[in-house]
Amino acid sequence: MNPRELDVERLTLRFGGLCALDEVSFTVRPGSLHALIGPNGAGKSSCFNVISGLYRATDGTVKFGEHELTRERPSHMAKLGIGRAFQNTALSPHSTVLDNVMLGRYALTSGGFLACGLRPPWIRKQERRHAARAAEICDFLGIGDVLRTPVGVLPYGAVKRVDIARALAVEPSLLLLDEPAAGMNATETAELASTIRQIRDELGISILLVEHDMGLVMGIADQVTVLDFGRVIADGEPALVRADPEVIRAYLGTESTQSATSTEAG
Ligand SMILES: Nc1ncnc2c1ncn2[C@@H]1O[C@H](COP(=O)(O)OP(=O)(O)OP(=O)(O)O)[C@@H](O)[C@H]1O
Repeated sequence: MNPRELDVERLTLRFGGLCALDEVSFTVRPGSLHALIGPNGAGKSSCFNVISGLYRATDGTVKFGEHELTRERPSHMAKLGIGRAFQNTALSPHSTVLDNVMLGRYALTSGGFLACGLRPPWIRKQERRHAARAAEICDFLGIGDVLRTPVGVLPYGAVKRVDIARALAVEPSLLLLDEPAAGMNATETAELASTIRQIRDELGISILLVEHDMGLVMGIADQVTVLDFGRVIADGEPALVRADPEVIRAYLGTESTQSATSTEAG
């Protein structure tokens, strides 16, 4: 799929009297790793949820190439080349890693309900092809040795990778990652940072990363947009954003202040 730009323009989202997003604009360039950060309640998840079709924008647009995403159903995202991994993974704990990742392949499956039920030879051949590709993606993410293991018994870091594998299984040109490092220890976070880099560099996939961990973001992002109280307060390369007085002020008094100014991941 051809790489496309993701253009967020004057995105506004209100919950009653609360303005969660106030004319937010930024662009994710094809093949880049773009981070969206900000203190608690800044509007990061709201923005992620509007882009991925879970929330309806009050105003503004989100364009992916020529497609206007604010009018698309969430189920169409995969067909447009957008893969999403969520903060609280929606994986089935009793199913195997492979079966969970195969869920991502269904968006690419041809054949109607009847054909799938009867499973003629061409459907079985297609399933084998999809399973082989799903296994390849798991190998890439370092979970190829647990394909037949139920997700529920895996360590947390591996579960997150299964969710990313499921998102990559739709063969996206844009990957949306919502706080992938949440709940991870330092080692898992460093390993995740290197995996996210590989997804950009080796697969050429654009990534929009919503993340709390400033160290992770500053170490790997090409471009960073900072939200505070639903507004963009900075947008640029990590080094510039980190030195921005308004960004430092926004993080003052939060636990991330120290990492905002000193830590680098990977
Ligand atoms: N479904 C909702 N209904 C009402 N208010 C909401 C809803 N979702 C978010 N908000 C409010 O919108 C604002 C932005 O919240 P959001 O979760 O997007 O911030 P965030 O930057 O992701 O925060 P955190 O880092 O704590 O996850 C907050 O004031 C929050 O309380």
